[in-house]
This record gives sequence, C-alpha cells and structure tokens, in this order.
Amino acid sequence: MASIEFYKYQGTGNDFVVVDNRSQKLDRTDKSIAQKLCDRKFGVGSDGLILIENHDEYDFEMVFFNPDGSQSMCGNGSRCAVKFAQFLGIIKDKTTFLSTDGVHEAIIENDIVRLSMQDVAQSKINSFPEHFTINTGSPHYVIFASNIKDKDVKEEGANIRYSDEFAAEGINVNFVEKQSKNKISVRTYERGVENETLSCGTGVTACAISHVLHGGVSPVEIETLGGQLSVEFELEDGSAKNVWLIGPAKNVFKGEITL
Ligand SMILES: N[C@@H](CCC[C@H](N)C(=O)O)C(=O)O
Repeated sequence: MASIEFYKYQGTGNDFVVVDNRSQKLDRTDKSIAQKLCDRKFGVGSDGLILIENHDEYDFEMVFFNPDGSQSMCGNGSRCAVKFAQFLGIIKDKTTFLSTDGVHEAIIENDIVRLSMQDVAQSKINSFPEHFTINTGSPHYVIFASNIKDKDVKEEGANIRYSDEFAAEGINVNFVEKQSKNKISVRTYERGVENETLSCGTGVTACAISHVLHGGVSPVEIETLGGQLSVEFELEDGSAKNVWLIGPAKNVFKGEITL
C-alpha cells in the first residue's frame, strides 16, 4: 500500500485532487486511482484527479481524469494545475503546458489564472433550433432557458446525456440564462461526474460562444453556482479564435492518503 501526498484545489467550486507525479509514482494508465481518490465517501472526494508530469517540450503535462476514470480536457482543472505548477516552482507567472486537447498558455495574476483555450472551428459548432453542441476540448450541449435556478439540472442533464444520441460517448449539458449582452448564468451537468458541478470551464466557454452567436458580446461574464468566470474571444467566419478562460483557482488543503 502506497502513501500518496495530494493537494486539493478548486476553481469556482469545481474541485480537484492534484498530485505531483513527476516521479511517476502513480500509474497514469490505471483509471482506478482516479475512481478511488475522487470518491467523496471512500476517498478524498472531488470532481476530478489531476496529475502533473514532466514533459520534454513544455513546462509540464497535465493529465486529467473524471471521477469515473475517463479522460477529457478540463478548463477549471487546467487553471488549478497552473497554480499548482507555480506552487511547485515549475513555473513563475507564465506557462506553456500540455493538456488532453493540446498545448495551452496561461498567465497568473494573484489568484486569477488566464488560460488560453483551443480555437473552436466552425465545424465543431453545431446550431439547432433549440440548442447548440460545441466541442471546446470536451463536448458540450448548450441549451438556453429561463429561471435556471429552479431547474433539476441532475435529472434534465442526465436525460440528455443518456439519450440515444449521446449515451455512448457522453456529453456535458449546460443550461444558460441570458442576463444581458455580455452576462449569462450557467448551470452544468458533467459527464464522468454524472451530476451537476458548481462550475465547468470548458462548459462556460461553450456557453459564451453560443451567447455571442445569439447576439451577445465578448468578453462574456459568467455567473456559476461556484462564482464568476469570464470568457473572451473573437468570432471570425463562424469560428471562435484567441479564446481565453479567466477566473480564480485556489489551494484548499493538503493531505496524504493510502492507496
Ligand atoms: N470540469 C471540467 C470539464 C471536465 C471534463 C468533463 N467532465 C468531460 O468529461 O467532458 C471543466 O472545467 O472544463
């Protein structure tokens, strides 16, 4: 049985167990590690596990797992990983690192992390009469609604995520309420967590792009259950370019767990 030192971080309430895995103490191919650590009753408890590993070309590699052991890109997790890399002394206040969907840049200003996201090509944005599907590193279903505070996000989100169209790959489901031209509120059901989380970075990015395609204006301020995020980008020929996700990321505590 190995004893693992971990750190707990949160980015607008999306919480993560973060491990310095530069010595490759943990086997990144073993998804049961994420299942154990993320379990809120039998483990530490979180919306995901992040391993920080060495990389030959970039400052570090961030390896992300959902609590069910599946892998995808995580926007809030990336912002937390950047703060952790700064804490470890791997970086100062700027970085270029590798994540699940490719290379990202980030800039740290106190507790705020500005994270570059991949451009979202027009081909990854599908517009339907009632909703959008957009891939911002992870796949998102975006639906505009009113009074989202009264929604049963877990039930309605699960209905879409487990529908015939999405059951196999899964999809994250975002309910968006327009507040003004540059402000929206968002609640998200996350695949891999299979529940509502307090915030989702790739999700609010997808929602901000959908909002601008509906007549909104960038930068878009986003209110989530866990706090405020901001997304800025330019729309060029239907594609979102120069996309940045901006918001806080904080260490909550440090601990040790026996696996
Ligand atoms: N919370 C994340 C998204 C994590 C991945 C997602 N659950 C998926 O499997 O697509 C974020 O902040 O982007």
